[in-house]
Amino acid sequence: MTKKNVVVSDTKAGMEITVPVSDSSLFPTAVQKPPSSGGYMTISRKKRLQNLDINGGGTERINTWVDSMRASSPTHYKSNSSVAQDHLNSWMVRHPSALDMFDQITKASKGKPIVMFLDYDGTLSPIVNDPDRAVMSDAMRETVRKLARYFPTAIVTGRCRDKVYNFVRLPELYYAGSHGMDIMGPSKGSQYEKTVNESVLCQPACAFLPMIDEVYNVLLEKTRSTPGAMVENNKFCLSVHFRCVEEKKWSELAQKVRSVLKDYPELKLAQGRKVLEIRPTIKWDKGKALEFLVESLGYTNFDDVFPVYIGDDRTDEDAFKVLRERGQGLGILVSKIPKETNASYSLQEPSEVMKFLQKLVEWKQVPLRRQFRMKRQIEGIKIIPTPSDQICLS
Ligand SMILES: O=P(O)(O)OC[C@H]1O[C@H](O[C@H]2O[C@H](CO)[C@@H](O)[C@H](O)[C@H]2O)[C@H](O)[C@@H](O)[C@@H]1O
Repeated sequence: MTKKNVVVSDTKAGMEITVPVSDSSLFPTAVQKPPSSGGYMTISRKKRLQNLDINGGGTERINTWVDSMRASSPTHYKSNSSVAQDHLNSWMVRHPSALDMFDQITKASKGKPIVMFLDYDGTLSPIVNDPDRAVMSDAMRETVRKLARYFPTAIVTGRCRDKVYNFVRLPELYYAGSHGMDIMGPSKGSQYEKTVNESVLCQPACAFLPMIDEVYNVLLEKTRSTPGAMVENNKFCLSVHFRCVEEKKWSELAQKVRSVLKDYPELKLAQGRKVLEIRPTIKWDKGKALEFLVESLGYTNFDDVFPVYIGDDRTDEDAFKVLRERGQGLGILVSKIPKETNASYSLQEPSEVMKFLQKLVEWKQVPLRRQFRMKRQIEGIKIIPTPSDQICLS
């Protein structure tokens, strides 16, 4: 397969095309630098992105967008052809599995404190048809709970903050809902609470609340006649779901959404996984939320911290991009199929995310356990074997 084939396929998905000229390193971006020179060739994407921008243009653009949504769906990816296999292999070289590269990843943190950022849908919970049933497994919750003992942890999601909190139910975490436009710190009594003064930290789109509510009602009315269409109110943004709509109706539904938005130039559209997201046009996204949270945790200098962001969707790219441009920390894309991304590593699905988080916990526990034993030995106290997950030194 030629690199040109890769480009064509990614063009359909409408994403940035960055092709490595040489795959000499399996760990190309441990500390991520923009791939500006030497080894990378960036192919211009301006025209493609113009075509894909659903906010403007006519039917042709809607169709391009619908094609892109179809192409980026795992169910449409023909993984059995040898061309697809070549594509996948070449993508995996550029975005190796974070599980396989675990040791390199922890080494890259160079002893800096790791801060964890986790997207929700498709990352902590599997994608399901009904957004209200996207529950997180108890095993995943337990894993995230342990993770948060050792690393400050934030959930960064397109969902309404309250809704995601009801799914996750861990008061010790930070929550950034509505694509980072609604940030709350850990609840009272948790170990990180002292780092912030109040629980609601940032709501940069407050002025848009009445407009979002109005558009929600208009969209409910407008989409009522499309079987399977769902509109979700995520407080500072809205989602129009296509997942349960027949594919032949996708263009029509997208047209309906765009026709509503014509009257609201202060709002913009973005594409997610079989969903159109409606958001205020303010310069705020998951990347800004990540920067805000790092600072709220007391790290005024980004160099002093190692943020790890795990997400599966296009809106997560804003956070991956921040990490790549700053050359700090790393992004991990959750995807079974090759997608153009600013993330460095990949994991296939939420079950792999859970394994990766468990490995992080174990990695952090080993030196603590050693310290614990040494302390006990120095104090002359007999050590009784303890289950590893009960060892938590304060
Ligand atoms: O930022 P995220 O946490 O990934 O949230 C993005 C959107 O996720 C949800 O939709 C997606 O998951 C649904 C449940 O699995 C699925 O039915 C839908 O097709 C996906 O797009 C959520 O419902 C949206 O509001 C979020 O914006």
